[in-house]
Amino acid sequence: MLVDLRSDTVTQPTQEMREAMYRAEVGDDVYDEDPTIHRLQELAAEMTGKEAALFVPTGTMGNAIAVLTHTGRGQAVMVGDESHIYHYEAGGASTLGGSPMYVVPTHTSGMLDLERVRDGIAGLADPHVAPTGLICVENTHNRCGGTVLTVEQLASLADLAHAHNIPVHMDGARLFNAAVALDQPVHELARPVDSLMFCLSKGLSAPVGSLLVGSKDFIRRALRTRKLLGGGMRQAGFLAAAGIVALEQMVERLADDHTRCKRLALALADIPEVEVFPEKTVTNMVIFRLRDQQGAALDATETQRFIQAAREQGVLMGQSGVGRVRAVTHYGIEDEHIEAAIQGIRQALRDSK
Ligand SMILES: Cc1ncc(COP(=O)(O)O)c(CN[C@H](C(=O)O)[C@H](C)O)c1O
Repeated sequence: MLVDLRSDTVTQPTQEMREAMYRAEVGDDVYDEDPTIHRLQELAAEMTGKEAALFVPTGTMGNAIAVLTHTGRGQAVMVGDESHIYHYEAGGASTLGGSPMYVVPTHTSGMLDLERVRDGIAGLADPHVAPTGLICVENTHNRCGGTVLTVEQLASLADLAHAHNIPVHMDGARLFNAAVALDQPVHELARPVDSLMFCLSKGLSAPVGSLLVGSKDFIRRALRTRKLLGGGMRQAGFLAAAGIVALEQMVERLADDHTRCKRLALALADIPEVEVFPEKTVTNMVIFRLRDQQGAALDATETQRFIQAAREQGVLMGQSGVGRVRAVTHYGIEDEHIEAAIQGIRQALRDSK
């Protein structure tokens, strides 16, 4: 039995998605003639309570388009020191748009340190600094272990940014996980921010795609940025059809992923060599460290040796930061997979001593 806990990006499309893709009515989306793309974008705007939406091939491109559309060359984009935009998007914001990243500390909750945000908001007055053009926040937070930011936390950040006429973009790759964990509609979480990217291709299990949402004017400008990046697609309705099924059928079941992940986190907490905080597992991720018999934390190489030993037991996981093992539950991981993973992890710890 193979238990793939590397990421929720590995999800396979459902049979309903495959059938919807087969039947999809398509057109050339560069000519704005794909009716299924239109339906998906309208559904995304409606669910998030924003004026408009734009289908993009990846979450990374959605974030890059947001940065390039919100900021001009030389304007800083403020990001968290543990954010995906900072760690895992090849520096696109800076490389493509000439926007230096201004990095602020991230609390273990995933929330940006507001005092440091306040300090970092540089106006035009001081020639030493790049004026802040955008502030980015992440919800759920990947490297913090799938933690959830509340509407109140998002509003406190947005109030601060808006007091200085700075827009806020939310990397909401797993925003639906946050909404389900909070038992709140996504549009409540989206309200405080100016633009938002969410992924269809993660826990929602569509094969490809993300949506960027925001004001009509922002999305009009974002469409040109997407074209600039080569993201203008032709009969993309085949992909949008799966995305519609994802939004209509795959949101509520995210709670199952959360329940299974909590089960895994609690089982890990029973293993002496594992350092984990199961109370922090509120969505579909658990991040844990390993300690040797003297209590010392394993380094990246020793941790990778454990990950390889787990792979040999049929349990796939990855490192998220040095010496931090990440396990992600998703559609396709059932109860029996969790039990198999727990046994495989225990055996891998014995094997990798
Ligand atoms: C918060 C966040 N924002 C954006 C993205 C990018 O989405 P894609 O470009 O992979 O569609 C990811 C993907 N995250 C992937 C994963 O978690 O396995 C890897 C790390 O890139 C993400 O976690």
